[in-house]
Amino acid sequence: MAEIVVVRDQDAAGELAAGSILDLIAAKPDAVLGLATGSTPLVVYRALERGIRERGIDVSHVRGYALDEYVGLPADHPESYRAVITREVVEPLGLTPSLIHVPNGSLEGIEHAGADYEKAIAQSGGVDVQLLGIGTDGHIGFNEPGSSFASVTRVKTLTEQTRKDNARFFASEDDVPMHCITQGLSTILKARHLLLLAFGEGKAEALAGAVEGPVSASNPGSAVQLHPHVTVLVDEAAASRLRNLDYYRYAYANKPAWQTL
Ligand SMILES: O=P(O)(O)OC[C@H]1O[C@](O)(CO)[C@@H](O)[C@@H]1O
Repeated sequence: MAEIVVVRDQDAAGELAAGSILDLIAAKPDAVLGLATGSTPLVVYRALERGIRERGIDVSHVRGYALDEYVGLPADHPESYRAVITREVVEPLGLTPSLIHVPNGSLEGIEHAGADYEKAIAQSGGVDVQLLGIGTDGHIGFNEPGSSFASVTRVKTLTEQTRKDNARFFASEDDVPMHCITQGLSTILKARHLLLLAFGEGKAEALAGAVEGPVSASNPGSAVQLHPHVTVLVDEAAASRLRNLDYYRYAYANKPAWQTL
């Protein structure tokens, strides 16, 4: 089931996503979260922070696996995804640092870092809910166009578009690493629930391609069409190119009361 929910604004998306994640943690205290970086999921982390406090939920047993990491950035670089996950997720939410994993992007051991990560995810019993953003070029995780639907965690080369998009986090575009290590599309599709978020006009085309376009490796986000349980949370601007938008609104407005996200 893919459910597309058009929300008022980013905060509303954050609240909906966090509510679903907190219900999961309340039922399964050692739930496995799939964590995303970039700007998009930040509203979810802020809403989780508030929800944990308000509902008094114990998150000390929650486990987590990040989607991706830059290759070759020192782990203590402020823009390494290890640093971002620590700063934006682990510390504010009060998660247990040793239970939160990020692919190892250091050059030493990079040949087996992907296989090690896959093994760790499998041994945890798999990801319960995977947060996803989408790149303007259609990437999920850092699976750039052309990524195999059978791909697992491995090293990829970032597109020029992604390096341009992410230059805002660095001093210049040249400082954005050329390579990354990312969960593959097959890894992502194994998560039990996908929560894909997209905001703003700049994401409208990528989102429409992912949700309604042909399923193609040229458009990695379209892999979500192969998953049985996907929730897409979008604002009006990101939803603006969806052809079946009226139906999505109608279906959400008439959603059976017993059905959760
Ligand atoms: O959310 P942004 O910063 O627009 O980036 C798009 C997506 O690309 C990634 O950063 C790749 O890791 C996603 O996690 C992210 O949500």
